[in-house]
Amino acid sequence: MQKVDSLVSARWVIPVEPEGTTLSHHTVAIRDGRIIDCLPTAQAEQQYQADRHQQLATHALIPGLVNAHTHNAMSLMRGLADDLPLMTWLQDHIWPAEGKHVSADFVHDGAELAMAEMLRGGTTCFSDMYFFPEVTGRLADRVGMRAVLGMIVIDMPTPYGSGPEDYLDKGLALHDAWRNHPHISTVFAPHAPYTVSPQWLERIRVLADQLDTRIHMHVHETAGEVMESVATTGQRPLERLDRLGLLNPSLIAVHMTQLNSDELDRIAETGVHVVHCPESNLKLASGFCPVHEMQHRGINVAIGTDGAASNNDLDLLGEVRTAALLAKAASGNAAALPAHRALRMATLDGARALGLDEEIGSLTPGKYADLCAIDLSGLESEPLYNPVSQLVYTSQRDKVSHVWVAGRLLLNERRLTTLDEADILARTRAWQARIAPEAPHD
Ligand SMILES: CSC[C@H]1O[C@@H](n2cnc3c(O)ncnc32)[C@H](O)[C@@H]1O
Ligand SMILES: [Zn+2]
Repeated sequence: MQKVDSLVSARWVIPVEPEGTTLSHHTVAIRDGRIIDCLPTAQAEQQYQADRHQQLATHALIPGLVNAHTHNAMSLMRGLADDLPLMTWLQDHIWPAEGKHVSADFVHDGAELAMAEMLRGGTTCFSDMYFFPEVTGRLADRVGMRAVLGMIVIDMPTPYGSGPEDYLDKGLALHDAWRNHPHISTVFAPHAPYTVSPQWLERIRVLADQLDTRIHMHVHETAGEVMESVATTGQRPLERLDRLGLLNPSLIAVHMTQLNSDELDRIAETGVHVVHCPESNLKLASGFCPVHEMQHRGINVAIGTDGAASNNDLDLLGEVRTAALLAKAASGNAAALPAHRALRMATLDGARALGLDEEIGSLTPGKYADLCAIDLSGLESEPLYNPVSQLVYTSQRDKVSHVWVAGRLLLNERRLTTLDEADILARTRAWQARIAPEAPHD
């Protein structure tokens, strides 16, 4: 008998890699936070002795979900400004509210609300672009979530900094602070081609090369963004980024709803990663990311929720379903995004975009034990011909029962083990009363 820290046995194990695999009655063996084996349960019981053995008789065990683009603290602005197009939403509502309310405390309380929601929905890893990322980093460390912190840059002053130079100084300090941390890393996060001047984008490219760090940016989110760029510079934003040397495998381009076929070819050729945020794009009427055309060309496409102020939730399982359905509708092809591939986008492809695919994204021995268990019992899941079909097209996030990050149990029978739900709720309501005193509250 070999000694391990824990065993997790499930009715189904969906390792994501090899693609299309569904294992019945399998067990994941965990030691020092990493998966050391994935084998039939009867065999695991002969081979391994564990301190803890979690039996999940009616569940599917999948890799933890990777939310490849979010703005955590914006959860405090959920529902503050709905049913508006992007630029009206941003310029007339969100930026003024951020100018008034954003602070280290706001980011702490908003990020805590976001992390609680994400864990309860099966997300174990997020890539965040927001002010005061050092606050989000300390919180993720305490909570135990895997986090990629954006070193944000934007031309305008905000409550977080006076301008690009200040943001970069703060970002570099952040990078130093989290270097070599087992579950927290950093990425440059210039807001968008329309809010960060070319000289700062060039500087970011040089720094990203030197530090071997990725660049995460909103790109081609709306037709208006592209038209405005053509009107003022004579070039589409992607063309400008290409001339600045930013189109390469370090770039994580978020949204990408407006692309011609030459641009799709160029993205494929340069190895740019894309993050698809279908629900934010739908709600802000931004357009459709051509996921099928991208994947057909070999472009890596991850999935993100964007912030809860535009989505309006951080439900990655729901986002996977929307992505799968939208890809079919947008391409007129029911096979455009099958269930297994959609699940891979929210796990392994997300990890690839963030440069973490050696560590997470599939239930492969050697990777961290970032896991999510979803209960497939109950009449809403029956009959059950295909567990992956059920996960993608049928299940809701309230069926997520357990979540582990690096083998540590962060959600146990739907209860958060490192966060206090009542306290989060009380502070969220206090923020609501401050942000919109006229809105209904207790
Ligand atoms: C520099 S911190 C992030 C910045 O981005 C804003 N934001 C949130 N969602 C979107 C979006 O979909 N497109 C563009 N900008 C967005 C957020 O409010 C912060 O100001
Ligand atoms: Zn965004």
